[in-house]
Amino acid sequence: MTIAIEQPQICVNNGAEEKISGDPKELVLDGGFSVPETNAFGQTFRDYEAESERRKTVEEFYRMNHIHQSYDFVKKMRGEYGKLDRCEMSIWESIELLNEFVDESDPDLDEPQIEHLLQTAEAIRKDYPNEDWLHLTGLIHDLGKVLLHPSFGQLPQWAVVGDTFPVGCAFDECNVHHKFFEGNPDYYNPTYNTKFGVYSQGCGLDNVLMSWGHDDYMYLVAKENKTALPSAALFIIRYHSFYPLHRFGAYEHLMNEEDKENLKWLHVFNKYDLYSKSKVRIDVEKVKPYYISLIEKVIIVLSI
Ligand SMILES: O[C@H]1[C@H](O)[C@@H](O)[C@H](O)[C@@H](O)[C@H]1O
Ligand SMILES: [Fe+2]
Ligand SMILES: [Fe+2]
Repeated sequence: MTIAIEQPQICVNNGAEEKISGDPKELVLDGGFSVPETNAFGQTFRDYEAESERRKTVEEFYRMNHIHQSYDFVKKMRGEYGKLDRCEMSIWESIELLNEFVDESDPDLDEPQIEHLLQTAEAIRKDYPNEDWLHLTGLIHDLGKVLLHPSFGQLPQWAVVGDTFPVGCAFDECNVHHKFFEGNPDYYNPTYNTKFGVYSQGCGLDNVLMSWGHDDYMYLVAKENKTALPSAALFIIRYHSFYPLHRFGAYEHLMNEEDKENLKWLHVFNKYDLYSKSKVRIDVEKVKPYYISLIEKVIIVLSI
């Protein structure tokens, strides 16, 4: 059974109007979730230079990621994984698969990914109790990380996690550890290393190839399975790691009007995705029934 959800309206939060802007710092909510000043390691969030136990692992991750994520690589992976012929699995089963993985690209979290999914969804639920589509989006947004698992090809971390960026045009300076792109074959290729590369002004993100990983994969899974998720949810899933755009406004020239609308919801979502990362564990068994009921509303099984 599936239940259609209409495209949500942006400005409603518990009946109160709310200001949505390009700057996440300006987003003020009066719900229960408060943004912490420092992460679990005592650093500010997303500080890739800070001396912490995560720094070296994260830097090496981005070195590999930036060297290997080329236009040809992405085309090949999208073709292969777009077939979705690997296996069929329920959402909750795939969530449990994430129990064993720690994301090597993340300076703010070294907990298993299942924690992060529930932390995100629960934080959203506090501020947006009525937007159940957004709770579910929080729950599944990183589910594409199952690509790390042997059942899904056991891809290396550099092909699954980390921030994403367009391939086929110049790598913007605001990408984390930009210097490592010098090792990418596209860096020297005149077809791909100009501002627009193979794209054009306002062509729409749907026509842009993004570096391959859990975002685009989960988007393909959700889209091809014809889930009842609204387009804002699909946009969030697909671009939540695209920090150069949603945090810094880079690559804006590739967006069309629909992207600009959806980006507002991504700004809302990002606050919870990023700042809910903590060492405080969620009681999985306690919240499971609620999420199972949500899953049943929108999706039953996924072919992935
Ligand atoms: O390290 C993190 C992690 O991999 C997230 O899942 C991704 O969405 C972020 O963009 C990235 O910075
Ligand atoms: Fe993610
Ligand atoms: Fe996430």
